[in-house]
Amino acid sequence: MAISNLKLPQGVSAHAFKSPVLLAESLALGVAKKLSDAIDAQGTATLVVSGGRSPIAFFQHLARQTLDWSNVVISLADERWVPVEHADSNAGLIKRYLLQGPAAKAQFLSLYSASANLEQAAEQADRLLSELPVIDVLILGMGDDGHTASLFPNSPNLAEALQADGVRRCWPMLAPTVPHQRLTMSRALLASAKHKVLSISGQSKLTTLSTALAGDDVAAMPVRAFLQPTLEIYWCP
Ligand SMILES: O=C1O[C@H](COP(=O)(O)O)[C@@H](O)[C@H](O)[C@H]1O
Repeated sequence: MAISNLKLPQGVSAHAFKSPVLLAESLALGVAKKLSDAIDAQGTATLVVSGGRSPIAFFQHLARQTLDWSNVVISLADERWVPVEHADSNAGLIKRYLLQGPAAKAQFLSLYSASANLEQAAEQADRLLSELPVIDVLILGMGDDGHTASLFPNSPNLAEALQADGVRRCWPMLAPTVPHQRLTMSRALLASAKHKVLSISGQSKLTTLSTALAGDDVAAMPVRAFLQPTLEIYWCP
């Protein structure tokens, strides 16, 4: 299957690259330009990124871009409810690969807190996210089950987290296969981003995307909520 064979909704565009490095370079350049434009226009820029394994090269390339990093706010679309020192922490991933060199001057808003339980951690993150400026750039990933951020099919709270006009910014979620409780930005907050990118790699993700495009049950494949104008899809094998 090739991404050019997928029938994308009007207003959704796709960029295909021959390798993860080429994708990471191009995405980093594009994101840096949008952040720079936002700083020129409004003084600050806000970037929300995803975790997982695939964004590491993108973070490394983005950290090397010349930017007024002290005026950039960075947060996460989702987080595993583990301390930053844990190997599965998305905040830890960002600290190791993105907040390096000049990019360390960016302000990072972490979703994690050592609260008594996941629900209280989500409430705390929800309060913190009230300080998040309008999101200029959002980078989403996607799992093979069609989850994006930590909006997992069959998770408790999914229906509320997927409300298009919901006011709550952060929800507690459960991943079916990965042994960590999650915190996720809500669909409404994620969808409010000015520029949205879905960055995926591998043939299996293309198959998942193709399945998502063929149906409209958002709860079954939450990524469907974002397959709308003006999403840009970045893909490499
Ligand atoms: O668990 C997660 O998985 C998805 C996909 O990760 P990838 O490494 O396969 O690209 C990610 O978008 C999400 O933020 C993360 O928490």
